[in-house]
Amino acid sequence: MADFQQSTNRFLSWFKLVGGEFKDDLIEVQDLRAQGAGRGIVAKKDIPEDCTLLTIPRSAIINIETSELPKKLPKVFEAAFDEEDEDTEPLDPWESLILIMVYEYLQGDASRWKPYLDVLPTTFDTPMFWTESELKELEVTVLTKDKIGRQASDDKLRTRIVPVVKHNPDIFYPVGKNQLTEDDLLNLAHRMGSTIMAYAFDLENDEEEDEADEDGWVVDRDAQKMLGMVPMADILNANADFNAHVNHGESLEVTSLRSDIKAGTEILNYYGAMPSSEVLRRYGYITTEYHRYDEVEIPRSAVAQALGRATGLSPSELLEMGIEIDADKEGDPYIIERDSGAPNEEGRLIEEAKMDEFPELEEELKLALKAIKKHKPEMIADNRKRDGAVNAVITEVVADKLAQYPTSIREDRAILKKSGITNRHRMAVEVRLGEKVLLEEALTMLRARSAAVANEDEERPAKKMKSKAQ
Ligand SMILES: C[S@@+](CC[C@H](N)C(=O)[O-])C[C@H]1O[C@@H](n2cnc3c(N)ncnc32)[C@H](O)[C@@H]1O
Repeated sequence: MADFQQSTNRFLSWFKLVGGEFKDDLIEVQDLRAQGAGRGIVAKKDIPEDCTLLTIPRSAIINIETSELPKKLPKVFEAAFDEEDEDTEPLDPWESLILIMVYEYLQGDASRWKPYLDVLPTTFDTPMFWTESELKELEVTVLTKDKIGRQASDDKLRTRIVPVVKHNPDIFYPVGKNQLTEDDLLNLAHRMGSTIMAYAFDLENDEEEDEADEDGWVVDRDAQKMLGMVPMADILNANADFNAHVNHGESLEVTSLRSDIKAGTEILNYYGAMPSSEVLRRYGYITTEYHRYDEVEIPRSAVAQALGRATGLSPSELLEMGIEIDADKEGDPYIIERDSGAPNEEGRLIEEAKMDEFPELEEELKLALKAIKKHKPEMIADNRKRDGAVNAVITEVVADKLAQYPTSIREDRAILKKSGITNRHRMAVEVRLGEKVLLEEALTMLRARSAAVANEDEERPAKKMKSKAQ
């Protein structure tokens, strides 16, 4: 506890020393570990709207421009920008920053960011670090092993980061410091990669306008965005409903977005509109508010098979009719999601998240049925029949998906009520429960649609008779 507070104090003093502004009268860094949120920034007083709470000079950021490493290993870093050098695959911004963070960490007291590095995490709750049995709880969810990417990340770090450190010991290790084993180095690279994933910012240029380069081409601003670690801005926790914003100007400024931030309220940043599964994958936590953005993936093959069953057509017959739903086996799956709206300018979520359509899936199924009608007009007499078939196919794939999860909604809710459940287990259950709740909402909506069509069918003859009688 004392150590934790001391590290916070050292970090805060260092931050001010390097030119950062921290409005001590309005905010403080608090220990939020009891809520599972590490450090966070909390209002000490009521805060007005549009009030600057923190200012971070760009020189305090860790990135390719401020670290000494790129100057010491220009060849390694220049390749990142020299696309004509065909021998070396350029380091991407991610790899560059991992290498820089490994370097700064290995410098120990000699790094000018030491007090900042001391408050960065050493362990993570992102699924990248989960055991096999913990991962099993995520079965059937969008968080597949491929998506979590432990293997791909191991391969990348082993081939792209570890060799650079091994070949340049004089640069990476201060005099008298023992070199790390290959496994320790890989673990350190993973740790830095995960820190960057959860903490780094995409830095926008501070120039207002795009600038033409010497050939007169306008430089793409997006390409100029650089990844960087921004001390103190990254002590802010975040939620889908947030109350502060980071402005990228000559320096970076954190400002309040609302007029009603009361003393004791946590200052929250915005990491983006993401499903809870993605928040877990990148940041290792979950809040209720992210569930509105939850998503479920339906493989194209499942849709093609359901269409085959609904129409009695074989995969080859469908292909002959030019229907290629599953032609690209690696094709992106269909996404089931709500219409969630965006947070307003105060960071509030005011719109209700509604499940009311499946835009891509419906459109492609309608096109497929149009193609089928061309070849077999008797199968799809009119648009009502076509819409009925679309509804039936979507209902089938959604219900099938729901049946694949090893536990039911009820069982998951019961698990969440148990005491003693680990944080990782709880998060896995929340992710899979969020997906199932979404699928249930989709089924309810599809049933309501079918019922509306059936009602119309029933009313039609009556209406006709009524108009005849008149
Ligand atoms: C940019 S850091 C924020 C500072 C962090 N709490 C710390 O102590 O260093 C992002 C990490 O903070 C945690 N975090 C952010 N927002 C959170 C929230 N609303 N609830 C719980 N943890 C949160 C997660 O561990 C996430 O990976």
